[in-house]
Amino acid sequence: MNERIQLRHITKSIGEKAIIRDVGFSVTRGEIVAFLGQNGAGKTTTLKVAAGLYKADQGEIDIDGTSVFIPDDPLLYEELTVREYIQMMKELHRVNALPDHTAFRLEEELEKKIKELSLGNKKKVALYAALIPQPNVLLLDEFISGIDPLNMRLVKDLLRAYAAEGNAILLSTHQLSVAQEFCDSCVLIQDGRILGEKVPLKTISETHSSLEDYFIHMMQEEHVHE
Ligand SMILES: Nc1ncnc2c1ncn2[C@@H]1O[C@H](COP(=O)(O)OP(=O)(O)OP(=O)(O)O)[C@@H](O)[C@H]1O
Repeated sequence: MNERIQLRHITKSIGEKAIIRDVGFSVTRGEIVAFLGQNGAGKTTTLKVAAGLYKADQGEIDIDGTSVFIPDDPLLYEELTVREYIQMMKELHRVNALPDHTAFRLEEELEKKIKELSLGNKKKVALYAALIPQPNVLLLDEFISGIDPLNMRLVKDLLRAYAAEGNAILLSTHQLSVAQEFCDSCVLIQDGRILGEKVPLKTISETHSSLEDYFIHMMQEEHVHE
């Protein structure tokens, strides 16, 4: 099976409110998919359903392997040092070996408390910790924001290498320029519904001057049809 993530006809209400409706798309091995939509469109809710944190009212979720969800504000046990946190996650997941942390350039942060870290370093620690149980799928909510350009390059390289091993990444973001140069394809959500099909970013670059242009075009089209 080539698909790592398959969502079919997912519907989720919270209270009386229908948050996502008939959501369906897939992410294949090796693929990084940007999940795009305006504030409140339903990205986080979809990611939480895919992660099993929310139970869908209807529909099917297939994850080939295991997944880890990183929320936009990852809970990282602020009082622990990075080394202690990593050790805790190692014990929690009962793994013998840890991923190599040199590529994350975390050496100088290991003895710092998590609460002392910059946002970018917190995100790197969250990503490192997410990889400890060796998941096949990463579900990332607004992960690529608040990271400086040097760390962004590093994070992009790490995520690309992770995907190249046959894993899949679904990431929500408002950073369209970053998504454009580093994701493989995109899925748009508007008001809880998927707009169109998953589209390769290569195709978008042939028809639109930027992902931002495509995004705005699609959102305006949707308004016209409302
Ligand atoms: N626990 C909840 N109770 C009630 N409404 C909720 C709850 N969680 C989300 N919503 C509503 O569901 C809708 C979709 O929210 P969601 O967080 O999934 O959107 P999003 O696309 O991730 O937005 P953003 O880009 O702002 O993070 C919003 O209208 C939000 O107010």
